[in-house]
Amino acid sequence: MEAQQNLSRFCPKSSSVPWIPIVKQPFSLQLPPLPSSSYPSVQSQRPEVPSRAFHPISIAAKETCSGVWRLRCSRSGSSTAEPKESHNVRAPVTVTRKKLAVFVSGGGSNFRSIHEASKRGSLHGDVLVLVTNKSECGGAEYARNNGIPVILFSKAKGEPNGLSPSNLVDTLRKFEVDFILLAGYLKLIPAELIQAYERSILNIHPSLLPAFGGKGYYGMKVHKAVIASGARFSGPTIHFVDEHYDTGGILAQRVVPVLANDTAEELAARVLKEEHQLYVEVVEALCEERVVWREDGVPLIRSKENPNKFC
Ligand SMILES: Nc1nc2c(c(=O)[nH]1)N[C@@H](CN(C=O)c1ccc(C(=O)N[C@@H](CCC(=O)O)C(=O)O)cc1)CN2
Ligand SMILES: NCC(=O)N[C@@H]1O[C@H](COP(=O)([O-])[O-])[C@@H](O)[C@H]1O
Repeated sequence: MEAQQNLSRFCPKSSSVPWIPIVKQPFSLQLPPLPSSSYPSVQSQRPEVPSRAFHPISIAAKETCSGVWRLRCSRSGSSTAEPKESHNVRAPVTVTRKKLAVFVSGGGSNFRSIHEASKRGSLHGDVLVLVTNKSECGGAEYARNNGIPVILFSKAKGEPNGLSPSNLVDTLRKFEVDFILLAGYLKLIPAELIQAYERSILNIHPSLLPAFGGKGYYGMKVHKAVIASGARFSGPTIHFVDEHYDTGGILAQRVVPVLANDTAEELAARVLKEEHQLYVEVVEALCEERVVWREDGVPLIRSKENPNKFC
């Protein structure tokens, strides 16, 4: 019964429990136990998330809960839960809704994709603040038009009013930011911010790292280098951020073909289309606490369909 009550907080339309709107509500699910070699997951900075929760946690329970619960969540958000077996059910683990900061320097199409996923409910997180070194860039304009606070960071010639690194850390803490997402941000993130947000800063890069990465490799420069090299494949990489450009742990990649007559613009458009999908999927996993770290330090994403498998 307790399991059903907890589950109903996620799927509110089951007959015997009060209806609770799904949006912006913490929820919990029952899932089968992990094998003993389970990896600790990336935890939010916020205390209410059980530290080093060892249960696989997943939101969209459609096929996820095989072996314990099977949920059918209709488009309207209503769903019915059919308890399968009650044995071997672990205590529920509540996944808190995550608070996100996005850093941009340009148009912000990846930022828009993430914000739209949050608004439509597929992303269990909210973009609370946009950080940029260019106050008039497209990403900052989108943020202002959508009521998202814009913070100027990185003192540049044309932007003397930017925050210092320590002031930025203080500001992000005041927003209770859990994760930082770089999306076309073109300045080096200082060690102070990386230490304050350990294993909590992601970046998307438009090539298959470690190839075509590092200082000087950004925007169209990347695609021009890929084409000039004769590489037959390219694609986006999402990685954790460390003190150097593009050397942090690789979390996800997608592959696209490089065609013999591709222009840099055509390749850029093909890669960007994959970026938009990949970044949303990765941030969904991050917010659902499905990112785990292998013993050798490689980050992995636990499958939504089968918590014992990795993407
Ligand atoms: N500490 C880190 N900071 C940043 C990382 C990172 O991995 N670690 N990723 C970059 C994003 N990026 C590639 O994904 C990247 C961005 C910019 C550059 C670069 O060479 N920038 C130029 C300045 C460009 C400008 O101001 O217009 C430079 O530093 O000379 C390389 C890679 C974000 N930050
Ligand atoms: N090395 C960093 C880098 O080149 N990042 C790239 O900047 C573009 C930003 O587009 P967006 O502003 O439309 O999201 C994206 O293609 C991203 O991979």
